[in-house]
Amino acid sequence: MAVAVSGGSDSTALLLGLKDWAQGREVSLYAVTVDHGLRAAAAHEAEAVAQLCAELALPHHCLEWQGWDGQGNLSDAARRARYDLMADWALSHDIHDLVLGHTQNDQAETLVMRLARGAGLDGLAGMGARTARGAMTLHRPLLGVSRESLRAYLRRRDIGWADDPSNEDPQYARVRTRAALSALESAGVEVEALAKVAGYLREARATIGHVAQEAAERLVQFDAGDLVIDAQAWGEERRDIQRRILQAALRWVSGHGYPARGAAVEALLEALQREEAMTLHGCRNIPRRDYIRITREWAAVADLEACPGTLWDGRWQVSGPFEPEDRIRALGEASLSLCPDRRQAGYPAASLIASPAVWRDGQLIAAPLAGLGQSEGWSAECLRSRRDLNDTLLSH
Ligand SMILES: Nc1ncnc2c1ncn2[C@@H]1O[C@H](COP(=O)(O)OP(=O)(O)OP(=O)(O)O)[C@@H](O)[C@H]1O
Repeated sequence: MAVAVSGGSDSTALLLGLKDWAQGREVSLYAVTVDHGLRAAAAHEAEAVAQLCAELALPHHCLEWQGWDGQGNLSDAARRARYDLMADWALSHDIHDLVLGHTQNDQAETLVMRLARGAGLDGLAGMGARTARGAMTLHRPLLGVSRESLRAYLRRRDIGWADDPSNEDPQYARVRTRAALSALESAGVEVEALAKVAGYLREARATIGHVAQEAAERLVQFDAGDLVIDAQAWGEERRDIQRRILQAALRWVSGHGYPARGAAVEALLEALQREEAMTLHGCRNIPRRDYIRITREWAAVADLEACPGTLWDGRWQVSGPFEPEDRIRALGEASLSLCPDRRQAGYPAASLIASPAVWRDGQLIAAPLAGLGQSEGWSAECLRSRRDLNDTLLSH
């Protein structure tokens, strides 16, 4: 397993604690630090972590991020890059567990910041002690431990840590939230209690996830890359369960790593109730009296192109007598009429135009879902499964 160490107090204490824990166990522990190259001191901090790891006889790797393009929110971009870099590095070393030093204070701050944004249950449920992230599992064993007690532990062991000046910079909402929480202590609002609330909400979130997953098991069918929901049974579910199934279905079809949220999802719920089609999250939602069909939106895949042997739209595996220069693209409306057997296939036109087709020298060669090229051995398989839908409903 790998431990993510920034050199701050929380992750330094985590490093020492894990080193003790790993002793006598059959665990190979690696430490990893990301140098974002954003502050002059960052390289020294990474160097100090390397030094501490050498003293502890632990292997340490420093990863450098040079990807900042000056666009958007720097903290968000740095966080995403950090997780991606660490996950890529870990997986390339066949490491599937990454341990992070988030504390009780981080959990409480997250809860309050999300309250301020008017978040729902999913947001307020905060961070989990164990969460899946692709092929990695993220562990946060310190969520029940306060930052102050970790610092006391380091002082007792006479180990120093780096203080990131951005932790004092009031331009960051987290820094202002931390200050507000410390002011609230006099009113009896304790970090420990807030973190506990996040834990309870997390349990409630998990329970609702299970209920939604059981409902999806009954209501959702899989049809050539589309999801088909039993409209009547879905209509009898509570709105929260309806919403969760829809959100998960949209993610399943589109492959987006995040759910559709807020007013857009409410608008979709309303539209489906009125049996009106609507496009959202890269999907076309088509309500009929008996079912709701969720298919890929043609406009969202119109520009996607894949080479033979690679996945198209992140989920379609097309097989057949490929030539190397062949390209896989969406069938598109204009080419639908080139598939004489399209009606026999039994899929709606909206699904077919967003389905994979094979082009050679600008000519349509195959469109397996629309019945073109099947007799020559062309086929297309959607690699996403019910398990992926279940994981989305259960995970957080
Ligand atoms: N530069 C870094 N290198 C390695 N690990 C890091 C680095 N920065 C943060 N971490 C890891 O992430 C943990 C949480 O730190 P921090 O709160 O700054 O992270 P974050 O990833 O921005 O998360 P969030 O904002 O969701 O709290 C740290 O305890 C450490 O384990």
